[in-house]
Amino acid sequence: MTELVIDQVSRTFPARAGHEPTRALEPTTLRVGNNDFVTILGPSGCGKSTLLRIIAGLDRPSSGRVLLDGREVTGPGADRGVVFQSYTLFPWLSVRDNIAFGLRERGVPEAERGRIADGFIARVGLAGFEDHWPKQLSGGMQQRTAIARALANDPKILLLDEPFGALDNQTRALMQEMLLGIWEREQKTVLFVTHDIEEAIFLGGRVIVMTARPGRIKAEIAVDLPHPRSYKIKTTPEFVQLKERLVEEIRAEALKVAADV
Ligand SMILES: Nc1ncnc2c1ncn2[C@@H]1O[C@H](COP(=O)(O)OP(=O)(O)OP(=O)(O)O)[C@@H](O)[C@H]1O
Repeated sequence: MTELVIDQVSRTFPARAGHEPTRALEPTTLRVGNNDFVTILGPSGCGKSTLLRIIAGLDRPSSGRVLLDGREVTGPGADRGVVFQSYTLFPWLSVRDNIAFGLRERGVPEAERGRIADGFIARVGLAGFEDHWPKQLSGGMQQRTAIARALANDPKILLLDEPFGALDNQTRALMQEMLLGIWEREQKTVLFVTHDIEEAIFLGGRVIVMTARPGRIKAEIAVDLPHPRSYKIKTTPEFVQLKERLVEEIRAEALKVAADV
């Protein structure tokens, strides 16, 4: 049973010469329960990545703390699988070896590593590409590999920071379906950051809306759409209604950002 508790976490970046300190995140409290799929939606610069980096242990909060299963997060760890927007595969390793990397670090024997990696290669739809190098892959295939690499370590929670942000719309839609399909079949605890409203609704069981910088949680909206969800759900009245509500919430924040610059 996984439980992530974000307890009054804030972050202020120190001032650089001639500049004020940057308050990126107001004290933020959020609980992600076992097998939840929570999406965080907010305008550009509202501190979404900052929050995710703190949960990943790549940055430290200025106040508050993050607890994963009751233990305070103080640095990176294999219990959290992280996927970023930018492609982060090891260029000198094949698809299979990228996916098996964490298993090798943990001393899993070679035959078992290969078996586990091949299972995830099939799940993310990369069969036939296991011996390719990252540079031979499209952006979508690189992100499939990155997701498989994160899942192969069997983390307690998957942390995704705009993982499909650099992809074209068609590829992005296919990737959403792939990820949701894995979650529906296997259940995982997922925290997914995006600024795409449709993506937040389609994937999430709950959408957390953040304000413009300094970010804080403005609204929490339950997505009571049934599973399994197909892309066709995006045109149903229920989906469109949720989308309209979120468009209003986000528009108000985007206007604040525009007024600031
Ligand atoms: N290391 C840093 N030093 C100083 N300021 C930073 C640092 N990292 C982020 N910031 C600032 O903190 C604010 C929040 O940034 P963050 O990347 O968390 O936002 P975001 O919501 O993820 O934005 P986007 O959707 O554009 O990626 C921004 O104003 C950013 O410039």
